[in-house]
Amino acid sequence: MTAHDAGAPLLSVRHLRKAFGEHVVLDDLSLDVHAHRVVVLIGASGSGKSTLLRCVDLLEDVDDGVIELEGTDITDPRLDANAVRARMGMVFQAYNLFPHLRVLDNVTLAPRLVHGVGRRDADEQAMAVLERVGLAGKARSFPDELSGGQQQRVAIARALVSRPAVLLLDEVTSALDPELVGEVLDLLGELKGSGLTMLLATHEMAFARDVADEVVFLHAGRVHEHGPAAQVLGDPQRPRTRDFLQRFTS
Ligand SMILES: Nc1ncnc2c1ncn2[C@@H]1O[C@H](COP(=O)(O)OP(=O)(O)OP(=O)(O)O)[C@@H](O)[C@H]1O
Repeated sequence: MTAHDAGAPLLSVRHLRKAFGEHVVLDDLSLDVHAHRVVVLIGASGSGKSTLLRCVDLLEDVDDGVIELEGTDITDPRLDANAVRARMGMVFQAYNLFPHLRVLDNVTLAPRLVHGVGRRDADEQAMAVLERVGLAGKARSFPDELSGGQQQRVAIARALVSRPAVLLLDEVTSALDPELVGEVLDLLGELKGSGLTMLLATHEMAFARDVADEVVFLHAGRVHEHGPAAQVLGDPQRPRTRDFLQRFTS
């Protein structure tokens, strides 16, 4: 990675285009995320929120445009995708934990296998992040011995263990029973308090209101409106954003 100017965006997506066959899903999409900001993507189902996060995490090839992380164009095929991904943590709706591995081993797997960290150091780092998400006492448990909320907190711990520059979260509360959503949202609030940079997609406007510094409304694969959370959610400037938000409050 090249030296990064502190005032420049941590993550910069410019003129991104992504199509699946004839279907253009992201269309000339540009978006900056600055360090220590929580940027929340909202928009109708199919507007491209997940695809954007997956492109940023290099899980999808992009057709055109640039994605810069800390000043480096990460779409450059000469870069090692694993090294790039280590600078980002991604958490999905389905926690994707390995059921046959204990919590501790789920968290240490990538550091050990991908980044070559020794077992003792990996265990120490994993215990520190499990402590941070309030689950140090569950390190020896298997995923199916935990609640959905706890499993999602393990998935967040796993994403945090490599000390990512930015955390990408895709609908991380959608699969949870309503009574388990709060513990995950509380954790994200704490991570925000610690200054972690996050880009996340959600359908939960109350959550967006609580945690977002900025809200981005995506429509048909483009940024339709982007601004401070209070403004986009409370006083949207564009009719389409207003219509979308009304559907959530009516
Ligand atoms: N692998 C794929 N192959 C073909 N089409 C895809 C693929 N992944 C996504 N799409 C399409 O891209 C569009 C955008 O999907 P995406 O999941 O990014 O939207 P979203 O805003 O995250 O929606 P939701 O809120 O329902 O999760 C949809 O029309 C979807 O069907």
